[in-house]
Amino acid sequence: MPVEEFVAGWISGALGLVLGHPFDTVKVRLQTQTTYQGIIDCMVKTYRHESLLGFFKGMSFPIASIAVVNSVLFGVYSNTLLALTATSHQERWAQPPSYTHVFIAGCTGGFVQAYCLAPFDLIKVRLQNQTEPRARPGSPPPRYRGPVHCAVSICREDGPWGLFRGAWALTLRDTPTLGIYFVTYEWLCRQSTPDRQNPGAATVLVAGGFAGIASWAVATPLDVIKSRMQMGGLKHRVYRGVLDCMVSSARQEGLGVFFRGLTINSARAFPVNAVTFLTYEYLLSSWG
Ligand SMILES: C[N+](C)(C)CCCC[C@H](N)C(=O)O
Repeated sequence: MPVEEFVAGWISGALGLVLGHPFDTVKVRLQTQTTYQGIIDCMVKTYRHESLLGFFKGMSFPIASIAVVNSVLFGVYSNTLLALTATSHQERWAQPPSYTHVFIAGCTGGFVQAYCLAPFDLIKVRLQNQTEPRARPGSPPPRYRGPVHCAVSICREDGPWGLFRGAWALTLRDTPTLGIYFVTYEWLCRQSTPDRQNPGAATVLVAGGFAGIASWAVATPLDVIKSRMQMGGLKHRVYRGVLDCMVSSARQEGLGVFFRGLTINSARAFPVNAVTFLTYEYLLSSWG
């Protein structure tokens, strides 16, 4: 099994992540809290209360973990495609796979990575939602002191399975939308590249950026549900399941609730995925 794809996925995921984390914090807060009027309001309040550091809460952990998850995604995707079409990454532009194969491989990658992502994503969301300013004498300490403390507390309170709270919503979010992600990327690259040639850097950046936007646009409704289920038991009520969370969120807040975070998700998705795909393609081509 070729391992370069896993390594390239790891490095490219880490670079994309740092770029996107401030957007991600604003998104999670908008989706799960009602104190903000919009993106700008949330940014201003976060900056005032918590300084620039507020935007980077919960990042140290994803940088290690999400990079691993990205490596699983790209590694499984590429190896599934290899199994389906018998073409390796090097030959892939010369002998392009069918979109059906790309979609199946993307969904497979999405499904497998969702389970690796679930505990890390849960911890990220819980830390991002702690809006207390940095420790000041006399102020109550935040519930979780950091990622490890957060993981240990969740295990203690809910058992080890507690770490998988929201995992089913995450799987539903990621399986089809990562299929869409790779299909969009392939399609855009092929549209702007002469037949059977490798796409140039600018094409990869733009195609990667739009692939990110397309997949996040479709994923946002389930992203809201996922984040809410992950917060269940803290500031939120505990939902009985994905359907219960959908119905009660829509009843209380209207259908617009499913699009919360869409603008910010798209603004984040372009740079993150442009850089992810560019790094990935660059690394693989330079390794031959
Ligand atoms: C499938 N869905 C849109 C949910 C996620 C796509 C993940 C791509 C990239 N790691 C990023 O964070 O943007």
